[in-house]
Amino acid sequence: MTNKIAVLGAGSWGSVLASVLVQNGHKVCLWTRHQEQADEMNQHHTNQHYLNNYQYPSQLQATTDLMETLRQADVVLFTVPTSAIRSVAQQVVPILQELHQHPLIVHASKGLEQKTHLRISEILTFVIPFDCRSGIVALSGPSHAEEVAKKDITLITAASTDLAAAQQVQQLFMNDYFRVYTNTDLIGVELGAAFKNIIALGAGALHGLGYGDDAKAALMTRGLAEISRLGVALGAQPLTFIGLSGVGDLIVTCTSGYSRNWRAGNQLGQGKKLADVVANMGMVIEGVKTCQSAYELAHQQHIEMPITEAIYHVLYEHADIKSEAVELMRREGKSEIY
Ligand SMILES: NC(=O)C1=CN([C@@H]2O[C@H](COP(=O)(O)OP(=O)(O)OC[C@H]3O[C@@H](n4cnc5c(N)ncnc54)[C@H](OP(=O)(O)O)[C@@H]3O)[C@@H](O)[C@H]2O)C=CC1
Ligand SMILES: O=C(CO)COP(=O)(O)O
Repeated sequence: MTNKIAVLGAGSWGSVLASVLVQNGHKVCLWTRHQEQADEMNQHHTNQHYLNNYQYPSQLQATTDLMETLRQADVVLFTVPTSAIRSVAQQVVPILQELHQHPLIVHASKGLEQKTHLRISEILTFVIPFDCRSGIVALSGPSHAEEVAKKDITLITAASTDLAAAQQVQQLFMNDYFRVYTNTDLIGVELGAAFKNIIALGAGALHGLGYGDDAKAALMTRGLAEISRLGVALGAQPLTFIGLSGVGDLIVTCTSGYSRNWRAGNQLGQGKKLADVVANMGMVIEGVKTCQSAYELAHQQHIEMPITEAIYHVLYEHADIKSEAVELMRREGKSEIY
């Protein structure tokens, strides 16, 4: 069955997910806030700032007109950074009300709202009234836009408290190179996706400092332990953290040169300043803001998160990155499982 899908956010992930949906036979409209970017996509089928040398399917149409994007959409897919989810949802609501539509709402972003610490599905639930939507689904897992664009094999998860909604999203995206599982632990999937970016910053930093594979494996393992601890305290199912949106996404983000979080950490480890790293990336580095949210949540929940704390000190308190790594090693001896 062909659906009309509105994709909101024409960065690397939004434009590539839009391509997958076009390749699956759906009618897709990609929303951007730049006319030049829409023209580039419509005339040349490229999006050079976000994905060099990739040719998008010619059927993929982009526009700056949000009402046209949303008109007759069965599904609305949010792919803007976490910090923009609320404002974009607020722009969507009056249009859905005017059009009398209540599409399925999906998001593929990874983070927590700053200050409120809300998960993305929670923001969408609060901002989009019940009569303007059907289910809310998070699409998440180990997936770099650069590899999905090449039709490399990718497995991810569609998570919702409403299994039928998750299954609908599974059917929309599934094909020979993009396999989608369902999960009803929405909290665990969204928290795993958000928190792994913090650990990826740390993995990149270790690399930048010159540490080897043992150190990186240690960081990923103990990183997974602490993000699962916080996730479970916030209502996640422990098993979700050993799934695609947990350890799966942690592995890919902590080991891939495509990861913006890993690359940012690497540059910090090499001695670059955070402001310069952020300014030069030209794409979102979600882990920087998520680290602050996780740090605050860990304190509220009395959860020990030494790696997150160390990264927070580096990002927000100008701590010396090498000294923070040494301090982690000097912590008192512990039992591995507690
Ligand atoms: N890239 C990837 O491989 C993956 C990314 N993700 C997640 O997807 C989300 C988006 O990431 P990604 O596409 O990589 O990010 P990018 O930085 O590549 O692109 C972000 C896009 O969102 C747009 N945007 C930002 N703020 C607003 C706003 N206020 N209103 C409208 N549009 C806005 C940007 O527009 P503009 O050009 O105008 O700034 C840009 O088109 C993140 O949460 C990320 O963690 C998840 C899996 C894979
Ligand atoms: O979430 C991602 C891969 O699953 C993308 O990670 P980065 O945002 O670090 O590039």
